[in-house]
Amino acid sequence: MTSTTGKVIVGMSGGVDSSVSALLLLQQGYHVEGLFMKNWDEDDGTEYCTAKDDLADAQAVCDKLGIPLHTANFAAEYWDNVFEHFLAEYKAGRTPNPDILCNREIKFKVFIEYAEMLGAEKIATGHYVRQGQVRQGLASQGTDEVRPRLLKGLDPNKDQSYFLHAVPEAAIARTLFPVGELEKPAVRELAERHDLVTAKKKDSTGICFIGERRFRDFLQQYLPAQPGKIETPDGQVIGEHMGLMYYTLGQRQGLGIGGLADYSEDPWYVAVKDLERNVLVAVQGKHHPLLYTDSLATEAMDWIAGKPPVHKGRFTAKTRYRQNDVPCMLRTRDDGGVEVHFDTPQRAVTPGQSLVIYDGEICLGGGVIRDTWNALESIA
Ligand SMILES: Nc1ncnc2c1ncn2[C@@H]1O[C@H](COP(=O)(O)OP(=O)(O)OP(=O)(O)O)[C@@H](O)[C@H]1O
Repeated sequence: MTSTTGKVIVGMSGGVDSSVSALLLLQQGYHVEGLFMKNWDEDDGTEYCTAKDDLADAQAVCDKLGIPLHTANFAAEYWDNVFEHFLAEYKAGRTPNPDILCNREIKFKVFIEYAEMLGAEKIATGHYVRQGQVRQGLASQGTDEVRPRLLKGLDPNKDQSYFLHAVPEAAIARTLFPVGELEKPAVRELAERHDLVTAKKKDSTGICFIGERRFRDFLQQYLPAQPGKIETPDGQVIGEHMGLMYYTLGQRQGLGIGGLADYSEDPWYVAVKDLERNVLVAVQGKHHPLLYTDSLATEAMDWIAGKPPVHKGRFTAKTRYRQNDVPCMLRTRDDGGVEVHFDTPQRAVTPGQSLVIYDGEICLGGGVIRDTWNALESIA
């Protein structure tokens, strides 16, 4: 194991992954301190209040490991740079992924600046990703340099590169990802062996820093619901929706449609959110062609290396977390976005979610999905 005296600030969430990250860095000889961030002010009238418990767990782990725990509140930055965008996306009829923005704007920006203030050159998180390096440029021209790369985590069930694709190269270079080289069961085992209180804590779900809440109630506090009609693709009205923002493409549950005289008993799925008319279009059958996407276009991409890959053409992509990579053709556009054509049509590709591009194990970057086309249409 390498021995170093460098100071590292570990983002301590009160979960098992960051607990074990701190442990591993101590074992590797780093000078480790923890930081618990509170980025959401919870007096918002709901009964959900997990930050207090999480802080207590983070403190217990730091006490056990004998390291100091700092606390910081970046709620203002979170509101301005993550949450307002999140609401704007819902308002625009899309389904955003705030954790991606949170990583770029908070965990790998404000956190790094704060760590610098504490005298640390590096931060560490419990994300399941790895770091690689490539040589770029030509030695003969003196432009030869080693550049960092974001790689998928070793545990394919836990890989979190999807959420980190918008983090720039310079921030990746300043971060250590100790559990990225491990599989989750090994992480829990280490926590148990070292008697860390988080060993058996269940994985966090919900939006980072906001946590698990009844999503509909939560959103309604910020955006007024606009009920409207549910229609079939040929315009028959078959029900009422509670507000387009509450529905996700491909969703089956919660439509309240059934027992219609002219239709079979097959379940209905959300196929289109028509924002202009405030209409939800539903189709019958999990594999209805309207649920499938052949091609898509994104907003401007965040390339980890700051620019698109040098070689063009075939890559793999994910259009949502926990999806197998799918082979695709990639074409860059002048507006900074890309167009992607999938080898096989993809189900329930959702505007507002992100397309993330991979070259083997390397995560190259990604962008928010803007438009999708299915086999019945083509890119204009
Ligand atoms: N409140 C927080 N304060 C400081 N760092 C945090 C906080 N929440 C998350 N992090 C950092 O971001 C990493 C990934 O967060 P995520 O919410 O995805 O949790 P996770 O994968 O369940 O990890 P953990 O088991 O550590 O909670 C954490 O491991 C931690 O390093």
